[in-house]
Amino acid sequence: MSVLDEIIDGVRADLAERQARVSLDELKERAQKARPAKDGVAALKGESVTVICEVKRSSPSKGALAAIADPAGLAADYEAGGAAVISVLTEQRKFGGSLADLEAVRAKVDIPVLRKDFIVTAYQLWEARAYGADLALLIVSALEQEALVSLIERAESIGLTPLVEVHDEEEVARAVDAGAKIIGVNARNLKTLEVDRGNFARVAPEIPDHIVKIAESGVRGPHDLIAYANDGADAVLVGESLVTGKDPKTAVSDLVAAGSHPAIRHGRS
Ligand SMILES: O=P(O)(O)OC[C@@H](O)[C@@H](O)c1c[nH]c2ccccc12
Repeated sequence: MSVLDEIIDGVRADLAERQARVSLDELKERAQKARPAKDGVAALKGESVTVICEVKRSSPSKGALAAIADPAGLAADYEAGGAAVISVLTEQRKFGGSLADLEAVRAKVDIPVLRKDFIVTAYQLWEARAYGADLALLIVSALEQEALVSLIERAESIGLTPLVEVHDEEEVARAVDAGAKIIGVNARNLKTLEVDRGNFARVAPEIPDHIVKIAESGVRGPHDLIAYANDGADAVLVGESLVTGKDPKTAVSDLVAAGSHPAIRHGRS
């Protein structure tokens, strides 16, 4: 069994418990009361390379990264540093996240918030909206094509912007066919957890121009952002280096400054 399969087994078990506690109707009611979702595409695509900053306590590859007693405070630092979007890991077993983290972050910041989880059913999309997310991650390698298509449609119909994650060229084709408007290329292979920063440069040319391109994982600082930008990234998604560093606000503003440098701005729409 791959790491991804193992994670998804746990996600399904936790999901079954929540589904037994909270009915879909209840969730929908709550989602309808949530403030309308913000436009994820508009937040990410601009003249500069934008930065998505992640709230992540632990990961299957590294174990514990940071305790993050105050996820909303961390998100506020990210926002003050110039983040375009906040990513909140809500998976509990391997990443130490929760829907409570999502809710707390949502209440604190004004920029769009991404629910980062292993979404396999529409119930989780309603949860995302009910707890205030504006975007939701859909991982191509975790979904059959039919499920991917229907989750993208469902996400959009309830106002969520789907961020569709791929790892290779074949998955790009599936994401494009399914109607993705934002594609994230993960440098980390979720089946083996290996990180290859060269993956984006190989895979991104397969993504049509009108789709927002995000380079995910492995960004240690401005140098890696610039490399991804030169390979065509519209945005980068950064977790570990921010949660393990001493000064997340300054780290984000250094990334944002690199992303708006005129040398890499050229040619962007
Ligand atoms: O911590 P990093 O290397 O900066 O990576 C962040 C983010 O890309 C990573 O957390 C991630 C990308 N795709 C995912 C899917 C599920 C869980 C986590 C992820």
